[in-house]
Amino acid sequence: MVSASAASTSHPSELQAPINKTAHEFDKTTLDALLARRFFFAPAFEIYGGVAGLYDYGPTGSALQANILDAWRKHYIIEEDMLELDTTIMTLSDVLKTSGHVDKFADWMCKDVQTGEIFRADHLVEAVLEARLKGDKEARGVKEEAVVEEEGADKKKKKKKNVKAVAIKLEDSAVAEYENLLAQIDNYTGPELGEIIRKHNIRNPDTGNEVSEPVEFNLMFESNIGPTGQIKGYLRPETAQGHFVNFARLLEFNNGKVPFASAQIGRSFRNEIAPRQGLLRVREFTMAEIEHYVDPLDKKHARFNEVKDVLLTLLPKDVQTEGRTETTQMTVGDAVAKKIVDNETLGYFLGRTQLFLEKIGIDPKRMRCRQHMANEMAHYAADCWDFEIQSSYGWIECVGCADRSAYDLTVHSVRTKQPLRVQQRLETPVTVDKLEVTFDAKAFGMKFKKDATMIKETLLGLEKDKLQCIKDELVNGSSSVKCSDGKSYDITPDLVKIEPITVTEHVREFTPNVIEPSFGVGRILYSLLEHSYWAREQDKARGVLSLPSVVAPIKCLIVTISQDNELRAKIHEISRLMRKRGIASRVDDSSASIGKKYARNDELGTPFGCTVDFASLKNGTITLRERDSTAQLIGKIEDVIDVVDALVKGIIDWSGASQKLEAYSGVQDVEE
Ligand SMILES: Nc1ncnc2c1ncn2[C@@H]1O[C@H](COP(=O)(O)OP(=O)(O)OP(=O)(O)O)[C@@H](O)[C@H]1O
Repeated sequence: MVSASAASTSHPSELQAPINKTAHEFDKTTLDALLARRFFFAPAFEIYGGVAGLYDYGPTGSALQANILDAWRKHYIIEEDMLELDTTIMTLSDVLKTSGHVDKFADWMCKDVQTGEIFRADHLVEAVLEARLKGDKEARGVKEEAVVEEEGADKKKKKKKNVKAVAIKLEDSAVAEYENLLAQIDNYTGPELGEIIRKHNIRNPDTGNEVSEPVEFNLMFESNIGPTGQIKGYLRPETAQGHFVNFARLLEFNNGKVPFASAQIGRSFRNEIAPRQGLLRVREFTMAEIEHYVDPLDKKHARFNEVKDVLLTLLPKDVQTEGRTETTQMTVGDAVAKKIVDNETLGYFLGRTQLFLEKIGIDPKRMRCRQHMANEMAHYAADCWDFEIQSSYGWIECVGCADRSAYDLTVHSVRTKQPLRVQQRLETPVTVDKLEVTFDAKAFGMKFKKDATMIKETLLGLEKDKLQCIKDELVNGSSSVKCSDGKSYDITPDLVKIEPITVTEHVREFTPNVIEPSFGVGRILYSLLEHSYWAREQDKARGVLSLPSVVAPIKCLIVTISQDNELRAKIHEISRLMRKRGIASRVDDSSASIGKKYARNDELGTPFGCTVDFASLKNGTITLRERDSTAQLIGKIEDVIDVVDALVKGIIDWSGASQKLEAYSGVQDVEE
């Protein structure tokens, strides 16, 4: 046996064995088995048969999520001095009525006309058309081009389980039409999906039965607050409204100035129609949301320079509208300069989000920013980009980044009559040309009755350009006002007058615009697990999760080479020292072989391992192993702990560690 003290002194770089983690090695069945075995997550209420779309996280999944959230808090809240919130999940129905969720937060659903089986209409169309295209390729003997694409398409078939690809050749025009429909699948309304279903004879793939016309299904869970049932509430479908209703306090906290941002991490609930993709589409999930409030006339960002060179993979809307999906690599700076991304602040958050996702271990090659197409984007939004991550389920939105303009604060302000606006004292007063709105109060009240106040306030809250349009239409006899209840009300010149006036202003008042990055934590966590999973050449059945140490549930494994009592005491001593430094470590003093102990921890994604042997007793040394390369270093216990601490904090990397400790290529000393 080579003793630990007789360590090899090969160059550190030689210890970094090349690691081959290409996509074709990915095997979802073994990953799923690993995630279940190591209790990352499992169906909730499993012993009662479970409920679709509800999952519990186990010790490893919880720790991984906590570490992702900790990294998120540091990356955004601490780094950018954001104002953190923790608002209630149970939300007053009035709030969600005003935001538009009660009327509009719905997906299109259709039913098998005979069995009653429910489908999300866009997902059904997507699955059936994809299967037909795949069948066409098979019939033509065309091989899928990219390995990664092949995986994605293949597993997508699994997700929509019964949509089997049947090898049938399609007309060329049908192939082009299907590809075009698929590229815009997020763009269709319910009636449009109904038309596609009829035109292309889309049926329940399991039964071959026809499906009904798509109908809207609201995704919110409704509840009552208090015993009388008079106060209606909903479990929130996003955390954002909790930010907006607290805007006045937040603004005051920030000394009345914009820009600033609020941030919140919390649970959200959506009664998804058909939750079929594991953690990717669930009914209860953790979100992390930022609302950044900015002057509508100045969307520059003070720290834009820090991200202008970050490289993004962009899929702009005009490419998708042409039915294509190819992406372009571009820096944030160029994307904003070329007006592909609407403004600096939105670009800033795209850059910061790219950096965050890379930092926690998402593969940049399997990440893209897809711009929303016109119909997909809310009518008030100025621009919207989704960070999509590719996994075996295909490209999935994991973070939405939207410029929501002044919509949210305006509607809440109109409804509550609270001025959710910023007042900026002007150094020199300015004369401003405005449009003044006056009403024939009696006639207006008679015509609109209980809706009169809402319509009046909507008109008074409109920006000048919108008012000008209404004024121009009134000249021709009538116009209409769209209100927060989603309805349009017709107005005529006898009820409303809009006249130009000139005023001298000492204060500028405006409603801030909101840029919102919204993160779905479960989707990111699952994608990360797929991206970090691989298997060693010599042991395909046992996987490795190459989680970066910043998010790994446990940072360091501590093991002994034998069951000797003195050695066992030593590992507990080392564990105590690590705990003192706040390093999440785990002792494995079982009788399993050292190889097995490491293999178990490879599956947990533990990046480092310390091994104690008899040399530790003689010389006070231990070895340190790196998970991916299995390279080892040796040093005094205190030095190794210092190095582990620095590695975990990201102060040094493995080559930095190799400069502080000696290389070790021996086998541990098992005899005294
Ligand atoms: N049912 C869900 N399960 C898990 N995460 C979700 C779910 N719905 C949304 N999210 C996450 O919340 C983020 C923000 O929500 P947003 O309202 O933008 O999603 P969405 O556009 O409704 O998503 P989708 O179109 O996939 O239903 C998404 O980027 C996603 O990561």
